Amino acid sequence: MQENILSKLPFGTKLFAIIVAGGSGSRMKSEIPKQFLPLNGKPILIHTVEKFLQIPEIQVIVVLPKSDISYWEDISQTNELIQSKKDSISITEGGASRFQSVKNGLSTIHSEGLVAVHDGVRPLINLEIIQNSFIVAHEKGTAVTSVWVKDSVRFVNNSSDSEALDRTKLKLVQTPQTFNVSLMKKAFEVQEQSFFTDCASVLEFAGESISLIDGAYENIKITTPEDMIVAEAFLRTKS
Ligand SMILES: Nc1ccn([C@@H]2O[C@H](COP(=O)(O)OP(=O)(O)OP(=O)(O)O)[C@@H](O)[C@H]2O)c(=O)n1
Ligand SMILES: C[C@](O)(CO)[C@H](O)COP(=O)(O)O
Repeated sequence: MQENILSKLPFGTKLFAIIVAGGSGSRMKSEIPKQFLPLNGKPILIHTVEKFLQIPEIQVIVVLPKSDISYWEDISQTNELIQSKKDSISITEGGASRFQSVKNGLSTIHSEGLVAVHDGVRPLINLEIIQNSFIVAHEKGTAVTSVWVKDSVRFVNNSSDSEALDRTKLKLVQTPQTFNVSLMKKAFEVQEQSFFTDCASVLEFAGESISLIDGAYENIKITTPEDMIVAEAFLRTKS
C-alpha cells in the first residue's frame, strides 16, 4: 500500500487546490474549449480534478469562464467520484488572464493552509508529485514543479544572432505550484505584470525564493493539437 506522506503535515493543516481552467484555448483551435476535449473518452478537466480528489482532505476550487460553468455541471454530474465529493469542490469564475483567474480562485480561500495551483489542462499529473508539493510548501513556503531541459537550447538575440545556453542550468516549469496560503495572498496583491506567466513569477516578484521540486516529463500541458496524441499515448501506457 502507498504511504500517505501527507500524514507528516501538522494535524489539521488545510489543503486547497485551485484548478485553473478559465482560458479560451486559442492555440488548440478546437470547437469546444480544450479543457473539455475528450481524452480516452473523458473530458481533460475531469481527469485533472479526479487526480486532486485522491487526497481525502482537500478542497478543490475549479476556475472556469462564466459561459462554461453550466457545461461543467452537466459533464460532472455523471462522474461518480466528483458526485461523491461534491462538498469538497467549488466553482469560481475566471478572469481575463491566468493571473486573474488564479487570483479569483485565491479570493475564495479564507483560512490558513497550503494551496496547490494546477493547470486544468495538465491531466497527467500524479498523486506523488501533488503530495510532495504540499510537503515542500509546508517546509519552505513554495514548491514549484519542474523538469530538466532535454534538448539543446539557444537564446535568440535577433534573426541572425543566437547563442547556446547551458542546459544543465535550465529547467521547464510545470504545475502544481504550491504555496503557503498567506504568502501567496500577499504576493497576489500586486498589480499584474506582463512577465507573470505562472504563479512562481508572481511570488518571486514579491521577493519570495522559489523551491523547485521534481515534476515528470509526462505531466504535459495540453496546448496544441499534437499534445492530445501524446497525452492519449501516455494514458494508454497506464491502462
Ligand atoms: N484567463 C485564463 C487563461 C488561462 N487559464 C488557464 O491556465 C492554464 C494554462 O493556460 P493555457 O494552456 O495557455 O490555456 P489557454 O489560455 O486556454 O490557451 P491559449 O493560450 O492557447 O489561448 C489553462 O488550464 C487555462 O485554462 C485561466 O484559468 N484563465
Ligand atoms: C503555468 C505554466 O503551465 C507553467 O509552465 C505555464 O506558464 C502556463 O503558460 P500559458 O501561456 O498560460 O500556457
